[in-house]
Amino acid sequence: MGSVKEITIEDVNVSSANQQPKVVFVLGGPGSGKGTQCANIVEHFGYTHLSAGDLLRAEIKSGSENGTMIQNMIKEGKIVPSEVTIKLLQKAMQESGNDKFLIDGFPRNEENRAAFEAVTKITPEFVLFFDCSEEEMEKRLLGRNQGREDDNIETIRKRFKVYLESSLPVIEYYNSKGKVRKIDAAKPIDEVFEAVKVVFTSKDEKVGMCRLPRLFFISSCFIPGIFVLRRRCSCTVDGVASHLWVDAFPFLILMNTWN
Ligand SMILES: Nc1ncnc2c1ncn2[C@@H]1O[C@H](COP(=O)(O)OP(=O)(O)O)[C@@H](O)[C@H]1O
Ligand SMILES: O=c1ccn([C@@H]2O[C@H](COP(=O)(O)OP(=O)(O)O)[C@@H](O)[C@H]2O)c(=O)[nH]1
Repeated sequence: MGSVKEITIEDVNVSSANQQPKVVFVLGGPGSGKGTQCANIVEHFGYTHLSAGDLLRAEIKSGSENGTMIQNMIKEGKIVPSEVTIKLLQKAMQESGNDKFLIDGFPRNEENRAAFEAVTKITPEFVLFFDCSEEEMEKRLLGRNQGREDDNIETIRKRFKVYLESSLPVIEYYNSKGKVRKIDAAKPIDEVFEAVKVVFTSKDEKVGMCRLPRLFFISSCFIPGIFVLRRRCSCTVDGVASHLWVDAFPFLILMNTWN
């Protein structure tokens, strides 16, 4: 544990000096499809995917001093102490060279959430929540076939209990802050991704041209048109411009609200 240096937000590689890394928490029950959809999001939207579970499993494999403790907790479906998981996440963020992260499967309880926000000073842009029934999740976990020690019916039941008691309150917390984007994860993979895409391209989440500059940009496209019209109609600039503005104004407003 002591081998990983305490990293603050200043250490995380960001594209611009004063810019906070953009973090999206990807939450949902075990087997709801978080990892599957994160792979799709990475491909389309340029995020770095950080699976807390994968980082913990890699830590076990690396033979670190925490390995045995982590392995025992995962086998029991318990939540690894925040300090361990947060250090692994911070290290991965620092090493990624990116400034947009999907943090998958974390925070898993209130303590995880509060500790992450306190240490990193990062609050998520939003929480992508995969909503799925236990019945469907159980079926998927039993068919996952990745050789995971915790994908057996006994541990799965324990993970569901921890999810209901400890992880759902985190989702409720962010919901009360208007940050949850809920996805029906029971549908086929492609359909789930269609819904995910809507979230990532919606005007609230998209990093794009903001409204005012966009209005000026669109408006400026009309200036050459005024001169062409003036030549054709051989009337005054003022006359043509006022006609054009009256006719085009509703269109400009529409363009400005369109994403
Ligand atoms: N929408 C879906 N429909 C059917 N199977 C799915 C769907 N999403 C994921 N799966 C499968 O279910 C299993 C668990 O998915 P995974 O992405 O690993 O879940 P999580 O990361 O939430 O534990 C995997 O075998 C995956 O291929
Ligand atoms: O922030 C985390 C993420 C995962 N885990 C442990 O890792 C296991 C597997 O988590 P993962 O997200 O890989 O899989 P899921 O349960 O969502 O399918 C969990 O049951 C926990 O024991 C943890 O303690 N903290």
